[in-house]
Formats: sequence, C-alpha cells, structure tokens
Amino acid sequence: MNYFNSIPMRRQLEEIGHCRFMEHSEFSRGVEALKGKKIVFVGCGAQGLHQGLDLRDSGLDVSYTLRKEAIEQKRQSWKNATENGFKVGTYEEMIPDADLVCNLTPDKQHHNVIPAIMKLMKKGAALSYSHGFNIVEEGQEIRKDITVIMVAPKGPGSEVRSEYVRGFGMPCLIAVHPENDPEGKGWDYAKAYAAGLHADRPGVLESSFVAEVKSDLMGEQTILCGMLQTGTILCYDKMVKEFGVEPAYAVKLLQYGWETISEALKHGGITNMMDRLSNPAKIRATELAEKMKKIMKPLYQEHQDNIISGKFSSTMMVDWEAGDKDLLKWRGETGELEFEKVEATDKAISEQEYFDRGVLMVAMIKAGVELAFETMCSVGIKPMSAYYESLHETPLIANLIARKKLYEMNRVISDTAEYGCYLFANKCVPLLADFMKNEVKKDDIGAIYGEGKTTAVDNEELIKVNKNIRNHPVEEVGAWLRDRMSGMTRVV
Ligand SMILES: NC(=O)C1=CN([C@@H]2O[C@H](COP(=O)(O)OP(=O)(O)OC[C@H]3O[C@@H](n4cnc5c(N)ncnc54)[C@H](OP(=O)(O)O)[C@@H]3O)[C@@H](O)[C@H]2O)C=CC1
Ligand SMILES: CC[C@](O)(C(C)=O)C(=O)O
Ligand SMILES: [Mg+2]
Ligand SMILES: [Mg+2]
Repeated sequence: MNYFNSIPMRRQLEEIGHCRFMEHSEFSRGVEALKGKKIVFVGCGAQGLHQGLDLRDSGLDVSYTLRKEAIEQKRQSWKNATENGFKVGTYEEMIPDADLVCNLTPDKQHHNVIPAIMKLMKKGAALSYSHGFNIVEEGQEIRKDITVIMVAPKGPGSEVRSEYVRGFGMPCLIAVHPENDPEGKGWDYAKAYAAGLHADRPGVLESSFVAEVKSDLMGEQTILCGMLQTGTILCYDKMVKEFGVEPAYAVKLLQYGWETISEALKHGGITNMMDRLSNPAKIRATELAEKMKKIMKPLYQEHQDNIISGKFSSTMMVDWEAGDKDLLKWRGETGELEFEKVEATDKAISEQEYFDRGVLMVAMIKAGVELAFETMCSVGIKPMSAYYESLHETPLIANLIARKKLYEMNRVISDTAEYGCYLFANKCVPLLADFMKNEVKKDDIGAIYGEGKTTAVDNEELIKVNKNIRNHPVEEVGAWLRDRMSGMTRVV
C-alpha cells in the first residue's frame, strides 16, 4: 500500500515540506556515531561501490553482501567489491552481525531484497536507503525494532566518489522514517553517514522520505534526464535533417554542449549561463524559453501530479511485473538513435562557441530548470530541495552525457530515473514538434547566433530580459546555496 496516500493530509503536507539546511556545527561529531559499527552494503553498483569507498576512507568498517549467484558467478558487483579490497559474503554470512545495513540495490528489487535481509537483521540494527521509493510508494513495513534512515546523494554515484576524492562532497538529503526510530538514534546515524560521504561540506538538507521521493522522481523525469534526452533528440534532428549540419559536428555540439553550457549554471546559476550569450542571443534564448515553458508547463504538471498521487509509481510497477517490457523497448530505441551511433567529430569547438552555436540548448536548460523548480514548489516541495533537484544536478547529468551519450547515461542513473526519463521524453518530443518546426531558425542551433549582424539591442528590452532571468526564485535560493558550495569541481 502506498505509504504517502495512507497518511492524513496534514501529515502529507508536513512531510512534503520538511526541509532544513543543516549547519556545519551539527556535524561536529563527524562519523563518531558509526565508528566501530559493522556497516554492510547490499549491492555494489553505481551508488553502492562509491559510497562504500567514501565511508571506508572516512574510517568506517564497510563490507558487502551480494546475492549468492553474484558471488558464485563473480559478477561485476563481486568484482567491484573484491578488487577494491572489501570483504564480501552471502546474506547469511554478513547480515546477522551488521549494525547498519545499507540497501543499495535497484529500487525495483527492494520489495524482494528487504524481506530477505530483514529476517536476518539483528535486533536493534539500522537499515538505510539512498532513495525512499520502497518506503513511500510501496509502503514497505520494517520490523519495529529496526531504525530506518535515508542518506540520498543529489548526484550520480561516480560523482559521489569523485567529489569526495578531490576533498569536497555531494550534497545529500537525510531523513529518518517516522515509523521506525525506536531508540531515537536515527538522526545521529544519518548525520554520521552523511559526514562519512563528506556531504556536510557542500550541504545537507534535513528532509523526509516523502519529500525526497516526490522531488527526486520529478527532477529525474523532467529537467535532469528527460529534458536533456528530449533536447538532444530534437536538436540533432533539426540540425542534421533540416539545416544540413554534418552529423559528427551535431553530435559533438550536443554531447559536450550540455556539459559546457550547464557548467556556467553551476558557477552562477541561470544568470551566469545567460550572460555567456551576446545580448541579442540572450534576448532570443529568453524568447524561446518562454515559448517552450508555455508549451511544456502542462506536461511538467502532469508528471508532478502523477508523482504525488502515486499514479506514476503504480504505472512503473506494472512494467516491473511485466518484466520491464516498456523500459527495455525504450532503452533499445535510445540505443538506435543516430546520435548514439555517429561518432563526434574531432573538429575543435571552443568553450564560447558551445554557447554561441547552442542558443536553443541554453533556452531548453533555462526553460527546464525554471519549470521543474516552479512545479516542485507549487506542490509544497521547499525551494532548497527543488534547487538540488533541478539546477544543481543538471550539470552532473550533463557530465554523464559528455562521457557516455544518452544510452549509457540512462544505464548509470537508477532504474527508476531511467524509466521516468523515457516516459517524459516520449511525450515531450512530439509536444515540441510544432515549436521546432515553426519557431526554430538556423542560427538558434548549430550556427553562430547573429554572425555578421549588429549586436545592438534595445535598452528597455534588455532590462526586461535581465529582470526575467535574475528575479526568478531559483536564482535567489541558488545564490545562497552556491555560496556554501563554492569549492565544487570545475569541469570545463
Ligand atoms: N544511480 C544513481 O546514481 C543513484 C541511485 N540512487 C538510489 O540508490 C539505490 C541503488 O541504485 P543504483 O546504485 O543505481 O543501483 P544499481 O543498479 O547500480 O545496483 C546494482 C547492484 O544491486 C545488486 N542487485 C540487483 N538486483 C539485486 C537483487 N535482486 N538482490 C540483491 N542485489 C541485487 C546488483 O548485484 P548483481 O551483481 O547481483 O546484479 C548490484 O550490486 C536506489 O535506491 C537508487 O534510487 C540514489 C541517487 C542516485
Ligand atoms: C538524476 C537521477 C537520480 O535521481 C540521481 C543520479 O540523482 C537517480 O535516481 O539516478
Ligand atoms: Mg533518483
Ligand atoms: Mg536523484
């Protein structure tokens, strides 16, 4: 039964709105609460491996448990753990002694994994998640003596590790399940775990399982993954099939363009990204973004509504039951995209050119970030949480596209994110078809915007556009949070 739908409305609203930026002083005990405790990770994939490496380097006792077949067949997860010097064993060997069991298996497996490990967990042990789907959407009930916490990094596993290695960390949401904190130790454990990932350096939000699920699903379906997938498909087709851009050049502009453009977001928000354009290009990008926002708003709202009501999760669970029929079909279609098959040209594109030739891409990022942020806030998700799930994480997913294109990006994110990404993109691509056909001009994408033309603009128009950009609420909360994250990696 859906947990969120089972609680009274007043509680629903409280849980969705649970969000507090935690002070550095609250982490002064570092990992102490978990020091000397036996921490056993279930699963050694995208998050499991990288979080385990971070916690071990922070002085904690980490080992892994995998299903028997993975150990016997020496699968990739077994290699990940053993090649990094971790002890690995079966559930029966590892779980009974564990003080904290970290469930880092795919969300679609949780309803199988949790009952299997729960019966082996010792009395008074703790169980941790990095995403609350199983608790909130499936209503998984956990034995009453077990403490249930969540430490949810706001970025892909590989970056959780790379940020740690370079002395920083990935922002996290932490939570304690209100139904499972029998000894009152949940927050101490969650804080120690977050400190072990160095999440306290960029920032930790005290949150709830509900707020994390309802914001995480929305971010990944729309701006983070769905929108970048949509934008890549539409921009590639427009450039190659209509404007005669060489395919290998279009691939390069898109594959590395999202990363280069969104790097500007990371440092100075939408304002800085837009300031990288010439004045006429900035006015044009704002115009395109406003038009797209108008068209896409109902779709963003539909996704958020379905996430809140539980319709999204029940639809996805039907696909789980059907052996991932839709997911596998959509994954296959992504693999068949021309963008995936054509190799990027080795012709140089300078950092500035990505902006000058990618005005439509800039507009798509502006529209997507603002709409995702606005839609999340409109249902009671707090601005800081909405910021992490929109503007903050966009450059991190763009980094994955630069390294792996779309197909592999979708394999690195969680199964839940992958399903939601295709679901959104399959609707958004046709939704923007008329806009792409009638509104997008040759120098909006692929060519240098306004090349050879005057850069003169009307003062009043520029002032209006700058106001539109700078006064958006995502910019206010973003500036505050970024002040606290000034050490994040510079990619480009
Ligand atoms: N991917 C990401 O970057 C993010 C993920 N999360 C959350 O983290 C959690 C883990 O996701 P992610 O890291 O993507 O997961 P992965 O798909 O990378 O996890 C794979 C691991 O889970 C194991 N596994 C798969 N099925 C089972 C099963 N039935 N029983 C036991 N072990 C199994 C695999 O082992 P085997 O070799 O046996 O298949 C492998 O070790 C999810 O809750 C997700 O929402 C949160 C933030 C970001
Ligand atoms: C954006 C997708 C994500 O939520 C993440 C990396 O944060 C996921 O579930 O993979
Ligand atoms: Mg997710
Ligand atoms: Mg996420």
